Amino acid sequence: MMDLNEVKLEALLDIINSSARQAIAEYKKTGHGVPSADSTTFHPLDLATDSLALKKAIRLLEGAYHQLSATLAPPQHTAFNFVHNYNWACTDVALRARIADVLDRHPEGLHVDKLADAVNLDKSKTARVLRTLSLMGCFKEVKRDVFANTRVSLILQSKNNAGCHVRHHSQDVSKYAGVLYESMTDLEFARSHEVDKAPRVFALRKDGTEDTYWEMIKNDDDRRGNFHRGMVGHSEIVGASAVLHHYPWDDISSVVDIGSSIGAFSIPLAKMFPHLKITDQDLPEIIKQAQTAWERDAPEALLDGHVEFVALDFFQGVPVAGKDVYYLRNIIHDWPDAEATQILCNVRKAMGSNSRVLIHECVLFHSTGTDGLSVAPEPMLPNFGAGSRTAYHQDLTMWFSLNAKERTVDELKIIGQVPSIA
Ligand SMILES: C[S@@+](CC[C@H](N)C(=O)[O-])C[C@H]1O[C@@H](n2cnc3c(N)ncnc32)[C@H](O)[C@@H]1O
Repeated sequence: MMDLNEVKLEALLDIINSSARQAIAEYKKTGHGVPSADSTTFHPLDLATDSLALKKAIRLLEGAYHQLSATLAPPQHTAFNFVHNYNWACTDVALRARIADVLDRHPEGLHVDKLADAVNLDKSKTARVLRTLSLMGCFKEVKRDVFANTRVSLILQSKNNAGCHVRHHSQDVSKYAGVLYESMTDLEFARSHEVDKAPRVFALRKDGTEDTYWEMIKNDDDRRGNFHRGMVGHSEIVGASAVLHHYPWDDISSVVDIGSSIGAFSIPLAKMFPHLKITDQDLPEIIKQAQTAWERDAPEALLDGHVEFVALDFFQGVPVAGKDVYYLRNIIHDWPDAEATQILCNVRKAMGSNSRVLIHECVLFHSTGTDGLSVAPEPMLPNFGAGSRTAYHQDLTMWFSLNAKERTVDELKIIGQVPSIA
């Protein structure tokens, strides 16, 4: 006879089993079988990042196996694992030294002596970094001291947009996270929710850097290029293109992408719905970068005049008026409530009687309640526990970088009740 605790463990095992089978079925639907952990090429489904069914299966799988392992492992082990984790630092080395680019030319593997020479790093230190990442399926040691790429390390190639987003975190956000406690106990920063009191500002102040977050990105060519390519990558990471399948785009004729970056949303939108008239709006320097990206990635959309680029500072000005949809993705989460409200006030001034505003953000929900969103099966936490880590860690990224946040549905509703006069 099983006691209640054992029943719960069995239920977690069932969830792991069924969610893994669901993921396997999604891969098999493509007709290309299932991926292999040490494959050196992407599976076709790796490139179709808008598969919600796969994401839902992985959310269950990750939530259930972390809960199972935290239940069965000694708590000392679990707690130490929280911090004894340098995957981010090793990944940062691999990214910045472009190790995956070099290995791409050696599909059978390259001896670490030659690899380290090619990227100008110490041989034994490079081997230790790669061996640590190999534990997680990122790179593989095909024979002693010979390393090759895997489907995970391919993401770290310099041509990969998701890799740019990874690098933004490993290189920059990690520094802000490193001063979290100090920023929470400093007299000036501790209780402030102002943008200029974010942990980022605390971390960079000792270097004499006073640029705002957006100035910092604008003023550094490498960082600007990486950040905006990284936004395309972010869309792949979280499967944000699913919105292309879940809104009646056929029924409208014009869309303004506010804070468009280089078109991470609007380029796929134009390709899938060529009838749409699209306006990209962002800061002037970024709008220039967006034009270049469209010329490269969607020149056909530029030929028929269906796309326009209009610079906008959404605190100072009003978007192009009278369009059907005003779309803001990953914009509201960059700002504390007062600034978020101000942006929406300005959007409201541009809206006609039939215009709609679409706010596309990840949504937090409490571990005790679900705000009407989908609920994980018991005995998982209703919010899927570790299966929701991307959203909760993204919330922290927003805090560390900008003193901003991800929001619950109720918090978004409050922000959406914009007064008509700003
Ligand atoms: C997190 S990115 C989101 C980009 C894009 N919407 C996406 O989801 O990929 C935020 C965008 O807001 C833009 N932005 C920041 N401050 C702005 C301002 N004052 N006026 C207009 N755009 C701004 C940035 O340049 C950046 O492209």
